[in-house]
Amino acid sequence: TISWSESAAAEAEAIAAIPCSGHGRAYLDGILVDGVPTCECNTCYAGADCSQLLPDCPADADSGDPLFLEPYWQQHAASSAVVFSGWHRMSYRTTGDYFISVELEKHIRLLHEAVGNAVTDGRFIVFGSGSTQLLNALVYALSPENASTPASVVATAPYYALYKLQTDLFDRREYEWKGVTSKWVNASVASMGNFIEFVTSPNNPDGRLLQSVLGGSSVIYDHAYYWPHFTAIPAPADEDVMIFTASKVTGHASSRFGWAVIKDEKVYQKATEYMQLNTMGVSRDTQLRVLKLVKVMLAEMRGEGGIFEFGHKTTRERWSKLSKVISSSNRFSLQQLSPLYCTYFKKIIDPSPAYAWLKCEMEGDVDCSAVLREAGIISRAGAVFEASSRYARLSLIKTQDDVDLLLQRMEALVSKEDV
Ligand SMILES: C=C(NCc1c(COP(=O)(O)O)cnc(C)c1O)C(=O)O
Repeated sequence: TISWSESAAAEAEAIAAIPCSGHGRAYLDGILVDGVPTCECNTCYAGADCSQLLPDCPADADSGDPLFLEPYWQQHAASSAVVFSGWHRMSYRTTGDYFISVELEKHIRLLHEAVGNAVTDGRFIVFGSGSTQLLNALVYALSPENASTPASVVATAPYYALYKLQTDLFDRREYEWKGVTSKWVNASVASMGNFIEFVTSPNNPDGRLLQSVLGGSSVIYDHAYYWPHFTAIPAPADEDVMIFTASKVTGHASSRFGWAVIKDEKVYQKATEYMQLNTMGVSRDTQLRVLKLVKVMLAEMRGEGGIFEFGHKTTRERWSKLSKVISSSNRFSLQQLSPLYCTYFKKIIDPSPAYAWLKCEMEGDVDCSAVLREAGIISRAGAVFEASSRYARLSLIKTQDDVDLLLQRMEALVSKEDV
């Protein structure tokens, strides 16, 4: 029988039952109005119960806020809930060394094995508060100690802006941002020194499966999107340094949980040292929560309750709807992605990228995100990715409301071309 957890469970269920008209949700720690957490509405929806659609409100397709998976977890409420006691893991200690949960590490390895998207045998695993924290941990770990010149950190455009922003923010003693790979691809090996190359595969913003351009010794493969939600899995990733994040596989961006799979023990030890000195590991509350989520994914794997079946169906539908709208346009074009055999689904699957990488083709449309903003669509400008401003990124992984509004605005914009 349950006793002390009963009121916690009752409170959680009562808040979860607040409907918010299906255009929002209430959280236990939501802002209280008359003692009740308010509904937190999807963009363009307002009112105490999120029932009002604001007229002329722009569709917000800017961030990769992964709420496309929220319905999945609502459909798995019982198996994915976690109640933890007021005294859960007060100690700094964890079951494993270096502030790692043994069970969570084990289940992450089981997840990669079940999905077949990464080799983890014989590799070390480091947790981070979001993969964001691991990006700099690994730049630090791959930077040479007391070298005469700092390591040069690079990426191929278009690239995820955080790589540059973080590298520029932290102390550059051992590393500094040295721009895009195209500047260096023909440099003489001698002048190369120590390069650390970020490779995002599938890429953010355009969804392409990429390999290292410089072929140097230190490459950080960011596989945030290397899951069947967003791409076919042609083979398990098998690189020296690979990064993953719960944000994009379970959709729990706010739990702040990422992990790195590292082949070289010295690199692992330096990344671990960074995590110890930076935050003394990842919140144990988060580790418990993510363990529960991974257990659900494994239990439901490949069944009709499978998260990848749900996720891929969602992203695939969104991509094909947007592609259909853009296919009738002369003004806009989308990135070309081809169907590919997927070892997870065991068949060839059509593209289902997290983001649309839209190009404005008309001579005068030099600022694509401005053209879209004019039509009531908020996008992420191409320049943010060090790409031409003729491009703009549209997020396809937010709520269904967000994508419906985006599609409506895009259809209206394209249909105006005919007149
Ligand atoms: C949310 C977005 N990006 C998250 C992201 C991250 C950060 O994920 P976190 O684990 O949530 O910190 C890391 N790597 C890549 C390639 C990413 O795209 C975005 O681009 O809008």
